[in-house]
Amino acid sequence: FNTHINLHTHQRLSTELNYQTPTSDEKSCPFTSTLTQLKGQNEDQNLVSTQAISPSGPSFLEALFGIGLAGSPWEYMLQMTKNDKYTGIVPVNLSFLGVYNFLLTPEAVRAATVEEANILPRRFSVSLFEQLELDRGIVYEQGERHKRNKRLCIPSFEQGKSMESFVQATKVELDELSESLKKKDKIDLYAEMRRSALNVVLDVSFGLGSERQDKEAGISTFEKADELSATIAEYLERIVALANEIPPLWQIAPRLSGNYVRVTDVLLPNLRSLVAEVISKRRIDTLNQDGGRNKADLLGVLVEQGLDDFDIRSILFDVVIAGSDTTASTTTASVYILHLPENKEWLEKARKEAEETNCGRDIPLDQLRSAMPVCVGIAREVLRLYPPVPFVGRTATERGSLLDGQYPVEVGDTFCFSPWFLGRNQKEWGPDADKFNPQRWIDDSVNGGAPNSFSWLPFGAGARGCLGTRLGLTEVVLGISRLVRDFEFDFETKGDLPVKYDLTLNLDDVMKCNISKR
Ligand code: HEM
Repeated sequence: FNTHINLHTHQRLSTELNYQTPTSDEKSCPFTSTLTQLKGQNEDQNLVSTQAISPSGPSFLEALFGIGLAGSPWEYMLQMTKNDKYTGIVPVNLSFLGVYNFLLTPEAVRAATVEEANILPRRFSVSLFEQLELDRGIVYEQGERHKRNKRLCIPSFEQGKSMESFVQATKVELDELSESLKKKDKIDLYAEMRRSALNVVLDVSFGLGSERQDKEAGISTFEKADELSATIAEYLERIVALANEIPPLWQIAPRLSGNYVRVTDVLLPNLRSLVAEVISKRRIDTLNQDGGRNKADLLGVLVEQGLDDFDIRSILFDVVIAGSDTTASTTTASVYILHLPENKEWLEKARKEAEETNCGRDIPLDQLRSAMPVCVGIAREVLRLYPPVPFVGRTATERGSLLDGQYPVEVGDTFCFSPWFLGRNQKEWGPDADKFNPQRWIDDSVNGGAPNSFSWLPFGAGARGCLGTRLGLTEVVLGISRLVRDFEFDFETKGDLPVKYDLTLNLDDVMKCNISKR
């Protein structure tokens, strides 16, 4: 029992995993700018500094059994705050696993991610990622390199032209998905959505989708595009499997781990050489001004900036890893939840909206939010209750303090917040916090009825917030709309969404369904 808890706790705490997003001006909406992420200031007037800082946390045994019984650190956070037992920032001592300071109020999260982001700039990382050199792009990169890499990518996710082209890639992908699903009657929706989300992010990063379109248009293409996507797809599968190994063979005896051997001996070398070929082709195309048009993908931006192959590969891999399963699980979970009998009314509303807006097909990005309030509300509500990344950590690189000097910070201290906990905290969301109710977002499109914007953080916050917030949310909204308009789903699984977290929310094998065309 103890071993189970230890391994799981350690793994979950330490793989808090990647991604993030919202920004200092999260107050507005995730469809808005992410550029402020790197600036680290916040104008949210609703947040007031808390006075009640708990001086000490639970004992080691209390924390260990608490987490074990609750099922996860984030569920334990909910229990810690019941009856006001703990609040603010609470140190949770897990003995040899380390001390984790739990951020239990939106004010504390804001302090750690925005106000004092300069002393807490590091993402808590696992040695697996270092071992596989997965810490050299954006997600696990630190310091100036992180800033540079992210700064290079942010404009693509902000500026009209490239974001419009990413959204266009999403729409094209949804056309293809819909056509292929019309020929099937039994599917695994999560597997389908993973493939589809991967295609979008491959287009955004390597321009592979546009290569496909180029081919159709008779323009010169990267011939191994299919091989590259298949290799990346397998690589993603294996990384998730590796991170979930119990016991972690990759750490104890790597050569005994089939996943580790496959990744290091076959997949990574293949990927390196395939990616080198894509980059080299793009460099030549750029020099020759070939390709027929100016590519809007990240590869084009990074080549233009003169980055070397290693840096380009590291950044693009991160974007692919961070941007595929997150959107796939959110879209899948949304469709599942809408098909629960108690949510029939929302399914009907989403269908009506989809029919009236042609699934957002011709609506410009900046009007999606107001044109599709129902699907936006559904997406934000699913992200509140089932955030793909349930736990996020920041580690201090400098001494300082949080919350007006009330909580000291030493170098190496780790502070954790949980989008899952924040989204379900009754103190913020009221007695019906657990209820799926998209109406919250129709009534209050900024905060969904919560007192402030730091209660809804599925995309994280501050300088390390998610790069793909706007794209991710847009993909989910368009995906929900398209799927519910075109199909009827009958899931084998019944009742509440079965929730299992590994690196992210994992819906493997529980989303099998019959599908019929509407
Ligand atoms: C529903 C979809 C998504 C969700 C829920 C999500 C969630 C997150 C979260 C929670 C973080 C960590 C935030 C933090 O530490 O404060 C993150 C970081 C990140 N995400 Fe996302 N993400 C999504 C989609 C995407 C997409 C589509 C992309 C790119 C195409 C992307 C790229 C990234 C990157 C590069 C980071 C690391 C940022 C950094 O460390 O500075 N994400 N995401």
